[in-house]
Amino acid sequence: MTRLFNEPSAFADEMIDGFVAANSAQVRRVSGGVVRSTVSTPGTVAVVIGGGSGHYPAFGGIVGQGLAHGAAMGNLFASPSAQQVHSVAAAANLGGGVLLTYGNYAGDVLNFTAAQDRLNSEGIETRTVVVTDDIASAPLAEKHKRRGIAGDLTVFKAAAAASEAGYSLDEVVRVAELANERTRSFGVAFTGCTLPGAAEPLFTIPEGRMGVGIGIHGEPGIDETDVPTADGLAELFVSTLLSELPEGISSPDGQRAAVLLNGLGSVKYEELFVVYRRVAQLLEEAGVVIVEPEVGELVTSFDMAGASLTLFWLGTEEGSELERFWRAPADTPAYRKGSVGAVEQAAPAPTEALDAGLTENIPPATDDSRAAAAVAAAALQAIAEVIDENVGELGRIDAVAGDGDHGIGMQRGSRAASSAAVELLAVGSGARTLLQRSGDAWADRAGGTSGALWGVALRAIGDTLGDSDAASGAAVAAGVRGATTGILGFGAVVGDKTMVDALVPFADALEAGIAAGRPLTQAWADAADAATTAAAATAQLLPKMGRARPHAEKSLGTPDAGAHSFALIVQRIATVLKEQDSK
Ligand SMILES: Nc1ncnc2c1ncn2[C@@H]1O[C@H](COP(=O)(O)OP(=O)(O)O)[C@@H](O)[C@H]1O
Ligand SMILES: O=C(COP(=O)(O)O)[C@@H](O)CO
Repeated sequence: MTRLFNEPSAFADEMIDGFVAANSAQVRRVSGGVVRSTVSTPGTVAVVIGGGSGHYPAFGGIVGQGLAHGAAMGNLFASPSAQQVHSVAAAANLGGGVLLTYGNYAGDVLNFTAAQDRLNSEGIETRTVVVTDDIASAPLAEKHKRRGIAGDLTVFKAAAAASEAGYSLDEVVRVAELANERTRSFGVAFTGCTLPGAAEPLFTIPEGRMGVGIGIHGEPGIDETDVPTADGLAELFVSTLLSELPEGISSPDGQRAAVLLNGLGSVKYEELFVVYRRVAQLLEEAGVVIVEPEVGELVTSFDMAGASLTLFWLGTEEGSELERFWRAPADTPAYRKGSVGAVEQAAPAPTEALDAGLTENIPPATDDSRAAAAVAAAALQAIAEVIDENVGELGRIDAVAGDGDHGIGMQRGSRAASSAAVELLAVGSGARTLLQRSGDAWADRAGGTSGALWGVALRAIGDTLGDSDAASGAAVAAGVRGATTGILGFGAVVGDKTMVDALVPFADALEAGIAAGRPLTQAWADAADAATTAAAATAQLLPKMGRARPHAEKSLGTPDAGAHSFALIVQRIATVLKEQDSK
């Protein structure tokens, strides 16, 4: 239970304010997250990490000398937006290129990749290494699909130490990839967690039972057993991790390894030490030489009760490159090791100036386009309303096989887009400007997968409508087609159990209706019906994309959350169009 909060939607922001106030010797706030407040070596690689909030010390807590240069800090359990990642990376950049490194979650991949593209296009050479240490989340043959959990720390630490050693971007990437390949984790949980203001836990585990392999957002695990003894848990952890040694390591005997026993939020340190006692015995019996172990909270999940074990295989040679980097000093709010020596406070950089104001530099627009912008603003308001009405249901659907945040993510995004639209309409924006900037506001405030998708969709529709012409049926259908193409660019196809399953039939039906000469309102209403039918039919599909994929079978019988919200939205816009017609 999370008891101390003000307005739940302000929790992440207020948490970051307090965190920075308490740790100004190491971090300072920038748009989108935090960067080091101390001077880093010019010309070196900036290691930029990030993810959803609610996992402290991941991610802001491990920014500082010897560790990350900056962290993009998203909303609770939702990836930061591309805009957040971009502005943190721009502020952290030291001129030697940027490494983006983060846990492998759909929303993070979408948003960090968009930020990487933008940084590269601006001449800031940027590369990515995603962390995939959670061996329960996909089989070894699909290691690239695994999630990142407490093994984040070993990869971030190795990359950052390589940067401190003056390695080039290519070399830092090589080290980070090697560290990821050598890092394996396995976790369990005894209770779910409750986000601030939520009446119910995000997920539950029956009393006395243990979810084996469960993810840090409650993603379904691979088994459920009775809660074992501390020694029993240590045995499960060690035997599971020793059964999957990284490539090139045929036996644990003689291998050196960093060992991390991570508490997920409400397991006491004392309990962890009892478990660790047996973990160390078992590893030593297997011939493993333990190097600078960590027992404590490294990647948490709010008040979730659970733990994970991570092994970071350093090789047989004492003082190997990975071992030196693991042992290198660090000084961050939550993680300190050795001495980083004297550090100098940095002067604040003008990061905030990177973000243009919402209503600044509004391009000229015709009256026709302003009229279209007014309809778009009404539609965005209606979207925010229909999401508000369904926020709980969308979360429930998403929780069946995902992380349960679809409702709150859509709510944050649609509210932000709707209020941006009001402001943009008041300063005379045309349809393109209003939809593009409202779409950016949606993506930026929501973060996560759906934020990125809806940001792209609104931007594409705005691009087609422009700031001059009236919004004809053909132009709207072409805009929806553009949005569809943009979203398909994220890789899902019809049948993958995503929003695409409702979007494609919607776009097809809208185009066909307009081509058949039906007025926009009628064609839209018919297309919305097609989307509703298609969204309901996703209940029979198995997911192939996103967070729901690893435990596909759990979602049979439940529709896809993103397809369902899409259908609700286009139905509500059908009503808005009818109302506009009758004015
Ligand atoms: N590649 C993709 N293309 C289109 N839609 C996707 C894709 N991946 C996931 N989705 C949609 O995103 C929805 C989840 O959105 P959201 O709750 O924001 O996700 P997350 O919690 O992973 O950030 C899914 O229900 C699905 O409809
Ligand atoms: O939840 C997180 C990001 O993943 P999404 O796919 O956006 O939900 C975050 O907590 C881990 O970075």
